[in-house]
Amino acid sequence: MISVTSLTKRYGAHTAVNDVSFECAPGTVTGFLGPNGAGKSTTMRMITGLTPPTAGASTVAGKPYRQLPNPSREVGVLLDASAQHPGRTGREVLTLSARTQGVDSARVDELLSLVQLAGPAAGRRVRGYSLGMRQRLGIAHAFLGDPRVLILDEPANGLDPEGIFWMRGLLRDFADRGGTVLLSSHLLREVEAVADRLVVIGGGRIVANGTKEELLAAGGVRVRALDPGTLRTALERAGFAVTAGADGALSVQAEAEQVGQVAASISAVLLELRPVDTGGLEELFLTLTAGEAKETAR
Ligand SMILES: Nc1ncnc2c1ncn2[C@@H]1O[C@H](COP(=O)(O)OP(=O)(O)OP(=O)(O)O)[C@@H](O)[C@H]1O
Repeated sequence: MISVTSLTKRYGAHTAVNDVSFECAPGTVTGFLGPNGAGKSTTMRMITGLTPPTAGASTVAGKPYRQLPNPSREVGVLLDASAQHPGRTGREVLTLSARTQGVDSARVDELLSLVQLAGPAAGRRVRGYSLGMRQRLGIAHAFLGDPRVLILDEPANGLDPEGIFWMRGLLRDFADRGGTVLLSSHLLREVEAVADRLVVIGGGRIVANGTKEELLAAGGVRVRALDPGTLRTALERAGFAVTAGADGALSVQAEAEQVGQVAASISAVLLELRPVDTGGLEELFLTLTAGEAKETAR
């Protein structure tokens, strides 16, 4: 379980993270999405105790990260794949961490195989690794202590399509066995296929939080009626927000069933009733985060 409550980080006059709250439950993968500079890394650094928050708090497995007795046994973290010592081999990086964490060194080879770095790759120095190989090593490092929670910042960076597919399977399996995953990305496509929930951040603020279906449903429904004026009045009387389009269609913040019931109660003839066409999640994501970026640029 990860719990984030009103986390805020200011650097001088600049607010990098602004009153951010969300939860990640065991058994789920949460995609933490936002464009460059949105505040994803800063939020993850605060959760993992690397950056002190200006305000707010967070807990992992019920405790602030810094109060966990042996954090790497509870939480696997990958924040910056380039941070590994360039002069050490992949095997040395994992072996040294295994010793520090009190993990059986047999697990090192197990993990090198898991991330497909076994064989000659394990004996090469990290400075000669591609970004994708560094990410794989970083993922192995995060798994080393057999944690129940994973916090991964842009782990797909540098991975090829096959690598991204592999990583999705790994994280899905981890969550299906009861693990909690928080996974950041600036690309919706990278996380959409594996995430159960999406937390979207733009300009340091949460702009959407929910399942993919909930996010799409937030767009409301589009309804066309033979007599749009009468239907609009009835919908507004029922307490729904209605916007009229140029083509006579109404956009309503409601479920299709609720609109259908209001229409039936006044015997309205409907010509069309469907979810607002948001152009899918990609467009919704761009719209949500673009609005916030503009606000912060002002
Ligand atoms: N140490 C720092 N000092 C000053 N400003 C910072 C610092 N760290 C981050 N920022 C600013 O905070 C904002 C959020 O940065 P952050 O790295 O958290 O974004 P991000 O969503 O992870 O973006 P990216 O995908 O580009 O890594 C940016 O405007 C960044 O310039």
